[in-house]
Amino acid sequence: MNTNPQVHAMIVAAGRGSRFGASIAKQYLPIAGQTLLQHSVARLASSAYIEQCLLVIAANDSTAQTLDFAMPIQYTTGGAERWQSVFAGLEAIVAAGAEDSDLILIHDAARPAVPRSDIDHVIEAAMLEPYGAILATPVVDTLKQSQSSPVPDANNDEQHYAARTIDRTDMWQAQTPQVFRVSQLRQVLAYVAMHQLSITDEASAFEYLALPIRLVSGSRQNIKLTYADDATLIAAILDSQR
Ligand SMILES: Nc1ccn([C@@H]2O[C@H](COP(=O)(O)OP(=O)(O)OP(=O)(O)O)[C@@H](O)[C@H]2O)c(=O)n1
Ligand SMILES: C[C@](O)(CO)[C@H](O)COP(=O)(O)O
Repeated sequence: MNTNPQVHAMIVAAGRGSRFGASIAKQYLPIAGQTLLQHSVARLASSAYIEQCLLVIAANDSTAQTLDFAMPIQYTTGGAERWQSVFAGLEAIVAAGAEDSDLILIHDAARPAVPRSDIDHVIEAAMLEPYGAILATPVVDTLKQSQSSPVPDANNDEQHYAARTIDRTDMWQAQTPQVFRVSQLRQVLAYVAMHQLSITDEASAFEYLALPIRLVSGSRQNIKLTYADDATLIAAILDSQR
């Protein structure tokens, strides 16, 4: 196994940010002096393993190429689903000459506060794995599963009720970066496409094929900007990391 492979980095930034709900795409939200995307690129650039980055952007994105980034950037167009954006980025990296045994690192543009040490840890873990490794954090809250049908209240808003508590032992929340071997990721994403599976992270595709992906415990500061009120939290985290 190649334990000293080249690392090819991509950031997926082709989403619509529908849950964020703002007029501006969340990857271009200005926080602590630059956009979320620029922060995320700068974090990857801080790792000695990463010297350039592919940005996967929406077909109608007219913002990314007006920005300055902390390292050389290439671009490709994403897809309707996140995994399709990852697949498009993977094919672009393969077309640029990546070797089968190289590593491909996938990071969400929406996760600008990932510590450099976590980036290095997940890369170093993946170097020792046949398939890959991802950052994740153990679930610390009590997990509730709601009843399948919410009950409308007097204002016809949905009210959710707890149906059961899910045992949180051995439960993790996946983050990014997620790091895989190029050839294996191509194979599992082709499987996802062929079987029209719905996945929200690339590790899920490996799980469908019972291929082990290492969980690397990461910082709880590596949150994903999803809803509007995440912006205040991320701004505070970025400020604390200066
Ligand atoms: N078709 C997609 C969907 C998502 N992403 C990227 O994947 C990351 C994580 O996805 P998410 O937080 O869900 O972003 P959005 O899909 O934009 O948000 P929403 O689901 O609320 O629309 C983001 O950086 C987003 O830009 C992508 O590149 N292509
Ligand atoms: C990849 C990810 O960030 C891991 O938690 C998450 O699955 C992205 O999900 P989203 O619904 O595309 O934000």
